Amino acid sequence: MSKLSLQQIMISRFRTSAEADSITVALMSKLGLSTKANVARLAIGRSLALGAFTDNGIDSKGLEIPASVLFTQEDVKVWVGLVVTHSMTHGGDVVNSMDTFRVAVRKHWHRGAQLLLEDWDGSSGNFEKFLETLVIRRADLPDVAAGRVSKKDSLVKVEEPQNASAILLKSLAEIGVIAEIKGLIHGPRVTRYKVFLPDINQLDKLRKGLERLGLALNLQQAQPTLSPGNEAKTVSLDVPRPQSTWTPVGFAQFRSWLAATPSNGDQLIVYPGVDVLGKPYSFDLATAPHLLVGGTTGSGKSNCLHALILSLLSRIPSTVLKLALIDPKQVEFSVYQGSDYLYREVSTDASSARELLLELVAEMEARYHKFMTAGVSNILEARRKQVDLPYIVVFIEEFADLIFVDKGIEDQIVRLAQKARAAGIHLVLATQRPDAKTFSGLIRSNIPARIALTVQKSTESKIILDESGAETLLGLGDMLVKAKPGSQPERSHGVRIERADIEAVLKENRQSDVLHTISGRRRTG
Ligand SMILES: Nc1ncnc2c1ncn2[C@@H]1O[C@H](COP(=O)(O)OP(=O)(O)OP(=O)(O)O)[C@@H](O)[C@H]1O
Repeated sequence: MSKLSLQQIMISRFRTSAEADSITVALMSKLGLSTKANVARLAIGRSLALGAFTDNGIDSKGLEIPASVLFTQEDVKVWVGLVVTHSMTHGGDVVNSMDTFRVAVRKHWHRGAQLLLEDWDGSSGNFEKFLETLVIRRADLPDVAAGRVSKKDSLVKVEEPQNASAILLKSLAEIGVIAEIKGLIHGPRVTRYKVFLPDINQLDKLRKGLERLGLALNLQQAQPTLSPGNEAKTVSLDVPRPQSTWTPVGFAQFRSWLAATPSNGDQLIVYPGVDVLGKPYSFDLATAPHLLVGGTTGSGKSNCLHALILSLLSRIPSTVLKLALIDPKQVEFSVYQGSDYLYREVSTDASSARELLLELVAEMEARYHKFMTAGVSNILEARRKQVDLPYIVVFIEEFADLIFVDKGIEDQIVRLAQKARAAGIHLVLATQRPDAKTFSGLIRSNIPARIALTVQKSTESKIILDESGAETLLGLGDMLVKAKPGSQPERSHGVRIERADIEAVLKENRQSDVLHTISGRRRTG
């Protein structure tokens, strides 16, 4: 058994089963492809998108083709990576040598060729329809390749749609619910099943049995969740998947949301991430109008605050928006130091935080005075009458720590929370200690919007959201968002923001400011 080496691979030869070999030859002419290698690559790719092999007993009697026509020097690494990852993700035979790699290629080629032939026959020999079938099939499949493989669950299988539905039906039966699965969609972290309940009286049983269903599905701390379906007698059941199958929500998604969301100066639209199906999820902080972000340490609060900040300063110019940043952790907001968006320097201790909050209270009072003079009652009307006032969004990291050190800070936060909305000043408070003491009474009743990241206990979830649920979240930016009081919490998976992403946005801002200044000078000069 030789070691797996790219050089060795490129000088070796590969074959599939006798059956798949003849399918490959047949597909060459059907699909109008000039070599067997072309069909083989398509077949291997088709199989790599699927889960574990169920049929191991295949022969190796197909005719050999040289690796140099199957792979190229440039892409052989990718093929090896995909084959090895597939075996790790789906608990298949370990691929770590030339022999095991050859066997894996043979099996993928064999399975893929059979499926391609089925796809072709199902398309009645029409090439356009065949392509369409491939695209639709891809959309139905779990996004394995995009997920990260963690050691812990690298052996967890991602089930194909039929298997996944069968497993769910079995688990539903275990909790006494008879249902039909009408379809499923894989979101970035959960799979949404369309569940049909022939007897609607079973709904109650399902609702009450969610914890047991989670147990039957081996979801550990996580739990399936239920929401109304869009057809009679159907519900949507969201079942979390293992981390190895997650699709990351990265800065590219943030950029596409940005491109699709035109700016409106009088809205403070923020984008924490995507919904469970992967669509952009955003809300208007101006109408929220103040927000609490709570979650245990490492749940993704700071990352979430950065996503909110970047949403604002990517869309709104610094003449219309100012940020007041308070960061007792000292490291989170330092990246914004020196930005034109800052209302004042970033406050990093209790005494400067208190000063800043006092200044903001004074600013709020001064704004109300200006409103009276201008005959308006809020910032929106004032701005329409050309009263030049920027919105101010105050972000406070670990506000519980600050209140603990200086009780006076709580009073200023309460004053702002009670009155600052109409003045165009909004608060975003973050805490890793959501307890009744620090988020109580007046602060609580005046901060209506809430984001709960993962918490340890359901009591903490109740403090943040007024209901349980956040204790079953998946961590790493998984969140429940209540953008309006009284509304149902909506689940969102946070966009991952790296420091380099923040620096890139700040740099772009500086460049566009320079361009504005230059074009302004040209116009006036
Ligand atoms: N949306 C996300 N997607 C993927 N990973 C994330 C996401 N949000 C956070 N993480 C990961 O979790 C780690 C902790 O995130 P973050 O520092 O934002 O948590 P936190 O709740 O502020 O923690 P602490 O309270 O200890 O400061 C990050 O280093 C990052 O690796």
